[in-house]
Amino acid sequence: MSVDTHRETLGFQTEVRQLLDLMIHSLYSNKEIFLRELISNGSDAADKLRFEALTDDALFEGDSDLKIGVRYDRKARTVTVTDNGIGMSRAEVIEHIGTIAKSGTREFLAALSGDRAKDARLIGQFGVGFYSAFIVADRVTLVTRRAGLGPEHGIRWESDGKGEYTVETVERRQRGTEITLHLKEGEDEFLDGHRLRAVVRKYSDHIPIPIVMASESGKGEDEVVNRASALWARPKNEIKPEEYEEFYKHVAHDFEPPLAHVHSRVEGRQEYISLLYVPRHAPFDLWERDRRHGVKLYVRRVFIMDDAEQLLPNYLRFVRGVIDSNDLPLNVSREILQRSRDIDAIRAGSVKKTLDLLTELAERDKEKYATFWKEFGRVLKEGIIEDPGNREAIAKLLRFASTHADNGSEDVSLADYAARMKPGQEKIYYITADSLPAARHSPHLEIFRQKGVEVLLLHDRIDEWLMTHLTEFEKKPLVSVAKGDLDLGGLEDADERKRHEEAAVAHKELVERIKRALGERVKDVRVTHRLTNSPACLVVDQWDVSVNLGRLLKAAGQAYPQGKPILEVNPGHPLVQRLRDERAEDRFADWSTLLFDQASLAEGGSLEDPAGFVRRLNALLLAVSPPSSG
Ligand SMILES: Nc1ncnc2c1ncn2[C@@H]1O[C@H](COP(=O)(O)OP(=O)(O)OP(=O)(O)O)[C@@H](O)[C@H]1O
Repeated sequence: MSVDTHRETLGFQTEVRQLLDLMIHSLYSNKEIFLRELISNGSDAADKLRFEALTDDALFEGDSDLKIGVRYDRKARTVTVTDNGIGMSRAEVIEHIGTIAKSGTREFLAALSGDRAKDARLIGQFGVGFYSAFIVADRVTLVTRRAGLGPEHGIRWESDGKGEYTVETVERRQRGTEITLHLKEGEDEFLDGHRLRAVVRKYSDHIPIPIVMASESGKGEDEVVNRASALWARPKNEIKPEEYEEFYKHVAHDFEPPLAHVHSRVEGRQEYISLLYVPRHAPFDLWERDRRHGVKLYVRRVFIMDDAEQLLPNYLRFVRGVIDSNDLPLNVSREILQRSRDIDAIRAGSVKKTLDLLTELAERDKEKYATFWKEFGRVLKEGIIEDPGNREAIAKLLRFASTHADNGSEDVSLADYAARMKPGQEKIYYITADSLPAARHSPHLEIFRQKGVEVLLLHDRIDEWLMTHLTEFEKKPLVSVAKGDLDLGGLEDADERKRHEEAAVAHKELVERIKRALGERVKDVRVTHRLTNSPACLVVDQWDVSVNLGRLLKAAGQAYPQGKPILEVNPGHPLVQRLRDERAEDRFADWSTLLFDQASLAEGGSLEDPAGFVRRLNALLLAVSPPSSG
């Protein structure tokens, strides 16, 4: 096999170029973090080597003492970070260092506003990693060799961060990666051992392998600058909040501190340590299937894998951190994890820890919980469907908008609702619609508003599915105000019920006529109890697919059992009264159709025959308004 030693000049992917530019400007005020990012990568590289060496000891090449080095050269004006981790092949360098293989990159760039502080936050969220070197350097040289490849497979990569980079194959005895930053004019503060040490201790103390620097004594000896032990294995009371925070930034590749964390050591039949964090912001790829950076699995301090899906269910995919098992074998694979009882126990325990953490956050810090809900509420809702065993705990964590404050903010819990229920109210009422305004202004709410009964306003796509799985809360049934026969139970007195019955009898003929006129379009027509202001509304039978869900399924191109709606009419409304008096059958049919169509529109639905609707509406307008003589 011939070795490709040629030197080639390649262009950065457009996105990289844009990102580099923005990053350098917006992160400049926090420039020292370049060191944290490079050390973090070195530590990941060491983890990867240790893991691969589990099955191939030769990869260590006789040197299993994994460490990171930081040094500087005042004359050459360089800072160099080295590691003896996994290293990279030529293809890997080109793939990882020249491109951003992240989904959502374009969306991310589009989200940038030009406002420096805001963009810095976004860029931090996105993760800049290696590229942060260009904040302080105008030239970066990376020399690396992949563990297991011969010394002739060394790679030298160099760039000024402007648009192009070169790669060439070089001889390199030492496995791992060495990154040299040629500092920009004015960045000489980093050519100082004290300054570098302070930065390392501030951000990288938790890195579990030694970070080595030459001692300042001038005698040429090395010293370890960080604590070099796995943070999660230390006793909780000895870990400072800043340490938890920096460790989070490392495992989650996040620039922002987390919202909350839970650290626990489980002993007994299963022994493991978990340190789980809830981020402050949703990552850009939260909705992507192949996202990365979840919870890392360690076995007795040895890194095993990133993002092991088996450790937490999908609806907790926003959680970051580590789980370190004492019981799993070191050679555990994804396949083994799938059928491991040990993992089942760890997973169940970790879910409980996470839900407890969120419950505590919701009780202790409403503002933080609101942040959490805004970022991850939609994901958590999936848990109601995905995890029946924890449904009750998850239900308590849900937040909804409601007619109580009626300001659209999603901050009402089911417990809040239950505490506000009226005397005689047995059910929790909700409405689903495809937008908040549609929910809020739905005619179905009229009677509830009149009686001062709170209704939850659900307008997320997932809410329809959610509610098919969430049928009760603390023994109180959850019912849609747009489904079934409205049974207000104890909210209605005998008088009202009697009036309903009388109305049904009194308007029997009208109802029958409308039913005949609408024919196949409706399942039934009846006199409403829900409307006070609107002439008509559509409802579906208790067990039929709701009008809103039907619309979603149709939009998704799915076939579903099409339950026909029931038209409810309000005989107190002048339009309906006018209709009752109409003797001409064809006009009666037209106006019945109009009533049906507008009820559908009020629901946020679309019409089958919009032109017909307009024609009928115009005819009606002409018929009811006498020609003006002005
Ligand atoms: N010291 C290193 N040794 C081996 N591989 C490295 C090293 N530094 C970077 N890499 C490779 O380059 C990739 C990109 O690194 P970079 O720091 O840009 O992003 P990241 O660490 O993957 O994620 P993020 O951008 O979220 O921090 C890494 O995922 C890794 O594969």
